[in-house]
Amino acid sequence: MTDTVDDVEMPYDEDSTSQQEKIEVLEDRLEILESQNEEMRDRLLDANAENNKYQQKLERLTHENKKLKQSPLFVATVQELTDDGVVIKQHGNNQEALTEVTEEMREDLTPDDRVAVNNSLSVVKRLEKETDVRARVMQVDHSPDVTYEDIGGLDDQLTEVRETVEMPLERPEAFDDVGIQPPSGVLLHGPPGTGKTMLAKAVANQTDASFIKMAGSELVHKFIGEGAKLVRDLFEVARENEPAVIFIDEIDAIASKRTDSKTSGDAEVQRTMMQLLSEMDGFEDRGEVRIIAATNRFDMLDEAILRPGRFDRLIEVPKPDAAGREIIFRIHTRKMNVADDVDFDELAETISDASGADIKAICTEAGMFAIRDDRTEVTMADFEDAHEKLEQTDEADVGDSVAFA
Ligand SMILES: Nc1ncnc2c1ncn2[C@@H]1O[C@H](COP(=O)(O)OP(=O)(O)OP(=O)(O)O)[C@@H](O)[C@H]1O
Repeated sequence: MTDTVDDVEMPYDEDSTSQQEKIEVLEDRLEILESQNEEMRDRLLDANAENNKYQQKLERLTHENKKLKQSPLFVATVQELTDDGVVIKQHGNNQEALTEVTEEMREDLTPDDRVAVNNSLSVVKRLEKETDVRARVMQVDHSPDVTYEDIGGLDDQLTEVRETVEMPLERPEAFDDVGIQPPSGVLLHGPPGTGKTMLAKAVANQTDASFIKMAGSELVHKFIGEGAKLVRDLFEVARENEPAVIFIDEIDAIASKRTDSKTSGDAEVQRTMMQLLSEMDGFEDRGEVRIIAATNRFDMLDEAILRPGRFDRLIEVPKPDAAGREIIFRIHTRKMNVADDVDFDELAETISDASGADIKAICTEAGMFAIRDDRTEVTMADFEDAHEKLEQTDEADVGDSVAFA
């Protein structure tokens, strides 16, 4: 049986007293270290708890910030910057309110600035000037230079547009005599770059009307009432510029089928669309203003916009067939110095599935090939190379593909 530690007799040592003292000192030190350790651990726990508290606070603020951004915002104008805060006047009810802003925000603001405020009237951000928004959203062209001769392969569409837009502007009495209302709006639908904008511009040119273009996507603002106000402005500008053709591009951005989602953004889009519908409905005495809208997403449109009395002529503008492509090639090479070997018929056959915009791009690129070669004549090979080059660029640009077969 082995002895336990207690049973073992330690040899007598003269220094045992001093060793005992050393042990005691070390034990004291150990005790101090242990208590320090404990203190550190407590502090660490406190720090962790503090950290957690800050983390939670940060999460709450981030959430609130997000909510602030999502909740409906209203438009107001800065009246005055006072020592007590910023005086704003709300649009719509014209009520003034005093609100506090951060130092940073305050430095950014001057009287007459438009700002977005939330439900509790806190300034969330400064907005672009109204005139800037209008200029960005609305383009007024008093004399568009596109003519019917510039449009290829869309004879039927052209006839329909002329009947519905040009006739009521040029011969309103013809409708009065027969006793019918002229069609109110025309909706052009089809793939991108097929000539929808051109059709609208050409008809405005033919009737000496101003061409007022507005992009639906630009109307979709997050601020309550802003899109609707821009729609009102659009019709007002049109009346001021009679005769006028209003062209609303990308109408799907404000007139898509209602979704189930109830976000404030969707509500604002709805309001913008309702304003458009009410402008169109209350447009009986429309005078010399016609409306043409365009979309690449016909399938997305809300039925409300297609109800009779609104856009009651729906005109499909497809990609051109071979004969159309040939005409478009001829249109875009009218001013080009084209070599005798260029065979547009053959080009139109080989470059299938191209839109008018694609054909225009091929013509310009073919011209660039000639310039790079120091030639003044554009050859068949230039057109073929241009087609190949654009096809390759297109394949690389997967997101925005325009496929040539
Ligand atoms: N049918 C066509 N005849 C002649 N040129 C055309 C035709 N279609 C398109 N183009 C050329 O393509 C350019 C773009 O066409 P346009 O802006 O009219 O297309 P869009 O259908 O309105 O396109 P998006 O739907 O993308 O707005 C025109 O400026 C013109 O040079």
